[in-house]
Amino acid sequence: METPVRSTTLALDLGNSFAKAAVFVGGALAGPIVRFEYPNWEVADGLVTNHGVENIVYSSVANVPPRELMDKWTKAQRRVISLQAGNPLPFPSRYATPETLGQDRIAAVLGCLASFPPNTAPATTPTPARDSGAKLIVDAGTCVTTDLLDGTGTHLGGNISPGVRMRLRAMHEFTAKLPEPEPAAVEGAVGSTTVSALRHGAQLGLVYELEGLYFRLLPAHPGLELVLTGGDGEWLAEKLSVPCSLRPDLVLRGLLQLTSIYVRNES
Ligand SMILES: Nc1ncnc2c1ncn2[C@@H]1O[C@H](COP(=O)(O)OP(=O)(O)O)[C@@H](O)[C@H]1O
Ligand SMILES: CC(C)(COP(=O)(O)O)[C@@H](O)C(=O)NCCC(=O)O
Ligand SMILES: [K+]
Repeated sequence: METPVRSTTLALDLGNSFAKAAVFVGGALAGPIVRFEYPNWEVADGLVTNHGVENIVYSSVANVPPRELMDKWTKAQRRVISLQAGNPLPFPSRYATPETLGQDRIAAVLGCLASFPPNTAPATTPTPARDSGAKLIVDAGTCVTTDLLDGTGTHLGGNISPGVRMRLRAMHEFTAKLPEPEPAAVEGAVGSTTVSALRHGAQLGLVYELEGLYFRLLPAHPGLELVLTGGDGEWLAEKLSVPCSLRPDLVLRGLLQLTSIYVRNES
């Protein structure tokens, strides 16, 4: 993987519900991950000014930063970097429509490859006894995306599934009588009220879906581990009973990798 550029970079992950922003100095986070709603772009602009940011890199599946803001940054000699549709993916992938793979998913794969470098050394024992080093990225936001990386770092594909709020809202919208509860802590295996039944179905349903996918993939990918990110990553990490690590900065770190690739290609 790339060595992060020795400069100050603002990474912006523009999702369907929220924007997430973080400043990196070299390869290290210079502060917390900041979550903001649209169109509060002044939050991002404030980070750029306060940290003397040199590079701004973003992925977007929703709103791009407004043209005026990008013009302002460019005029102030800041480098603005984004993924361009139609460019080859920056990793090997079997996705048959790479041109429509979400930019957040591309960045998450880059972040995963940087956080868990693939083992390209030849196998010393025959598979499948060996830990394959495979990772299943789970980005639990508006939608839940999964992306499977084998031990060599090849992206094998993944799934798109409704996020927790979308599940709860859909049951409210598509029925006459169901309420729309807020997501909350769920205990036990079955609900005992309408609200807890909805939460169990929506929230634990997602847990079981991910555990089911893990066990479905495990025989072909021994040692598989889930790598969780996104707004619902934290409680999922607590509930899941399969191997997983929580990486809230996965997409942002992937964007930092993209900056390194871009800067290297520029020079
Ligand atoms: N403080 C919070 N405010 C709003 N949503 C939150 C918060 N913490 C967790 N969530 C959950 O995070 C989800 C959004 O996650 P996020 O990764 O930001 O989505 P996206 O990338 O699609 O914008 C919401 O659907 C909600 O379930
Ligand atoms: C699936 C998504 C909507 C997820 O976005 P999010 O839930 O993070 O806002 C986004 O990754 C997207 O628009 N993907 C394009 C389709 C694809 O990845 O194949
Ligand atoms: K997502």
